[in-house]
Amino acid sequence: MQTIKLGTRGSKLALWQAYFVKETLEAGGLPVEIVIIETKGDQILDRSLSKIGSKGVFTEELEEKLLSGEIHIAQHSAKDLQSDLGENFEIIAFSEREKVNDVLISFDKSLTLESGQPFVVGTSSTRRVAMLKHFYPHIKTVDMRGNLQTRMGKLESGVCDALLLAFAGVHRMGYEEHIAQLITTDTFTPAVGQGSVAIECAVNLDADIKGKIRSLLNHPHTEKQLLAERAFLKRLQGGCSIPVFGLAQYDAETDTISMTGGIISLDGKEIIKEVLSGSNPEEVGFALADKILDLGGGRILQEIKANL
Ligand SMILES: NCc1[nH]cc(CCC(=O)O)c1CC(=O)O
Repeated sequence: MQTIKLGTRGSKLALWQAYFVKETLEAGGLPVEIVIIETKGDQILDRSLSKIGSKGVFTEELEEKLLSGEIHIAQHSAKDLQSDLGENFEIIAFSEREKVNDVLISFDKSLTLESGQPFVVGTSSTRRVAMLKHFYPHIKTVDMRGNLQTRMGKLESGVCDALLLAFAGVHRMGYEEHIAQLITTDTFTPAVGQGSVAIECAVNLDADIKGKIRSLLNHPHTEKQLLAERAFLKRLQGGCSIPVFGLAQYDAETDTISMTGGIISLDGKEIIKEVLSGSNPEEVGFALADKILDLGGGRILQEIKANL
């Protein structure tokens, strides 16, 4: 079979994910060549993502090469992939999701958010900053962009006492020994898509290739969750700099999706969070978003967009 050209960003996390995709496809008889592509999000490190413009910061250059045919597929952390792909692109696979939780990373393993002891957390995620303000107001935050290695370096040099990161990335980069606390998803609902790798392609990619890749990489249970979560995000038009959160669970026995999702104001003062279930993932996601918008989420969203 023809060699599949897989586009990826060049960060260590992105490359880990690319090699995971390559190994999975090659085990199924599909040879893969990895093509590293730099994106705006990788180049501009001195401005917050919300200032660069959240849409496609990490994906635009990859999509250009999908269209030109220089690459057949691209891999992304599902949570970094914008919810509206337009008519030229589609997702053909979501890898099996890892533990979705955020974790507290520190060289002081005794740190916990609940202890009441004040300390400084490095994060640039508006969701994490707002959630900390809401649930743990004694915690201070410092803005911190850059890849996981850069952030670990800043933690080591004392810029902050701890980092708040997705378990998935920490696991993939081998930083698990520095996990001080696994944060419960009951309070800290993760970002939409956290923990899964998504495979994107141009809609006109050969159907046989699409089918083969999908059969080797797609995890149907995860896909149900992600379809609900991405529909939710799409209806809220939340880019990655909007503090929207969502987590869908799928019960295969009853074929039911149950999704928790919401939005939090940047200052953490207002949080709107609801739960909804149903059998069609996208309908659940859209309906939950409508409910959040009705309950005041629309106003919070407007305030946030005016602020960024
Ligand atoms: N926003 C950056 C990003 N994109 C994906 C991951 C981790 C891997 C994943 O969630 O799939 C991370 C790091 C983090 O948020 O801690």
